[in-house]
Amino acid sequence: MFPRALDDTRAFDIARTLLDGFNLHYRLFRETSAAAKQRFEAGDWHGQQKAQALRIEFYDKRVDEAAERLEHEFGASQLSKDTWQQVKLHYIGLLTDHHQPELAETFFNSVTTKILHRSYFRNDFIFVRPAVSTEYIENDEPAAAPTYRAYYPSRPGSTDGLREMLLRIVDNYQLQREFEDLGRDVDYLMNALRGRFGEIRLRANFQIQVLSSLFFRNKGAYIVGKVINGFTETPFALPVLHNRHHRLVIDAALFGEDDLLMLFSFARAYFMVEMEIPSAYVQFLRSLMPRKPRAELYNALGLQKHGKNLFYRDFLYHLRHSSDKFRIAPGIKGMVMLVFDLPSFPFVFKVIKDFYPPQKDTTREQIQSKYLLVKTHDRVGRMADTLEYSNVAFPRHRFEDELVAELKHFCPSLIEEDASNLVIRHVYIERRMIPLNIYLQEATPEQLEHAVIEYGNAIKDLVRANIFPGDMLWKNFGVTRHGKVVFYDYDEIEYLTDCNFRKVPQARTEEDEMSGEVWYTVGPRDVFPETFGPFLLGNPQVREVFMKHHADLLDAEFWQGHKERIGAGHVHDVFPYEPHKRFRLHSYSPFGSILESEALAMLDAAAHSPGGAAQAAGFNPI
Ligand SMILES: Nc1ncnc2c1ncn2[C@@H]1O[C@H](COP(=O)(O)OP(=O)(O)OP(=O)(O)O)[C@@H](O)[C@H]1O
Repeated sequence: MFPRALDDTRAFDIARTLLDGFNLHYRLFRETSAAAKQRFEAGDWHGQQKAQALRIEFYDKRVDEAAERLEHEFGASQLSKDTWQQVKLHYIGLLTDHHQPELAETFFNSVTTKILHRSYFRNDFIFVRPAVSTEYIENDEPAAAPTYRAYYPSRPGSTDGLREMLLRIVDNYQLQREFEDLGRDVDYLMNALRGRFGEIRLRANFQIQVLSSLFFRNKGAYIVGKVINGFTETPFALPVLHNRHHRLVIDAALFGEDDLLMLFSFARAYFMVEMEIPSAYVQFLRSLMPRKPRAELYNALGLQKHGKNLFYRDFLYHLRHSSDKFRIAPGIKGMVMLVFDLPSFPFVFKVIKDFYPPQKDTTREQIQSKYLLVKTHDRVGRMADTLEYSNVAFPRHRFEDELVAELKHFCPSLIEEDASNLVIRHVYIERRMIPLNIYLQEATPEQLEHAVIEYGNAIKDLVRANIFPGDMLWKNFGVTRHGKVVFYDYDEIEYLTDCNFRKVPQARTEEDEMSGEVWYTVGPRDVFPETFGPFLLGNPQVREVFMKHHADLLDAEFWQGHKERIGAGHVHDVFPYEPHKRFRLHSYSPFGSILESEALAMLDAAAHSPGGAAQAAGFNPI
């Protein structure tokens, strides 16, 4: 029932306290996102990665603080339904001119669901749907930065001044570090634009729009925007990196939705972006990637709790508009995770089992800590992000009986059934992919070759990011819509720097050699890469491709070498785009997918050879 009068004097103070809690959260979130610019300028890569990981924890801390304060000052858990309804109405009132109302609503939900019993979740006390619109929010203060800026050429419809315009776009970000040669990079960019658009006629509305804040992640800063000409809008992103001498360079021009989807992938770390009005950023980004759900854009901007909230709303909406049943996920069943999906919905649900076979020497806490590690670590495009939920109520009639029987058998401590629902106390949700073992069975020879190469590249990217996947069997990797191979089984991952990579020692006796048993001593962190082969390479076609491209993965020295590099403080380069897109490396470049520093070293070497670097490495001939 809607209260007729707001007559509880505590309700306003409670609403104000809740909003103060959110405002503090967003101020801290913004400060650390804004400081990403200084960290980038200073080349403080360890600082950037640490800040990215720490920022993820901010939200829960502020929620805990707000819940404690409400309990302490207002005895919140004992308040009547009527008071909570009034709190919500006051809160809505307070949000009318707020710049992040959707996030503040999510914060309200997080705090109240912490205080109240689950039976309250579905009623009028929380924001099941948004109450305050995020359309057309503007900051009218004179000094406020707009969400995006539009740049026009000096004469409408003419390319005159395009170069100057591009220089101005980059310059306006006021990066406090010199470019190696911005004029040259803008020439690369002009060339890329010509390659993309050819000799097209510029229409009267030709313009370039760019989001006012840069997007920071790891060692990169990205300019994100779109080119508008007539009825066509082309999204683009420009990665800005440090060269070896810590001068800035524009590394590539990424055009089109697919390139941007790679950049904003669920398998990468969240960006740091200074935003006053995040909903306006999301709206702009949606115009670049219309197929990407709003939830994932909020995630990519580091606002993952709101992303999680939106995802759940999308999920409930999908349930209401579908009729298929949850089933056990296709593929080989997990030993520690029970995995299920809904065929019409592109995600999987993973529940930790209550017991595991003896070879899995682990605990629920350890498994959860591995999933958390992945959430906060740089996922380098090779580990799927997971959303973690507690107490999710699923409609029982939508479950296949076989799945319910498995859930009750393997996860009894996490399952609760009421009249119509199956409540799962803890579940991870992640993007569904095609398990690589299934993909390989059905692949053409070309697809098989591509997938095996990608598999090796995925492991090598993980290695550079200090991750040892533990269990490297094909079934633990999936293939995405874009043909990328991504790892999703986290219960055995370790930091590479915590492992000890060894060669199998020489056999001392013939009996040792002939025995099928491990006769040498093995420490808990010892890994013997040469023993991976028999598990992975039973199929002759797979073996051939693997040995041609990735034989080094079977060599302890490869792993140990990377471990030492990381131990010495090296932060790897990760490019969320194909190497041939890089201005300095053409598609026919001999370098392939290698580290920037290695590539630059090779360029240096080539510069001293006849013909020079530009020719040898295929510099863009502008
Ligand atoms: N994101 C996903 N997309 C599609 N299928 C998946 C996904 N995650 C898991 N699966 C399916 O569920 C199975 C078990 O998942 P997972 O490997 O995470 O469980 P596990 O218990 O950790 O496995 P293991 O026994 O290897 O430790 C996979 O082999 C795969 O078939």
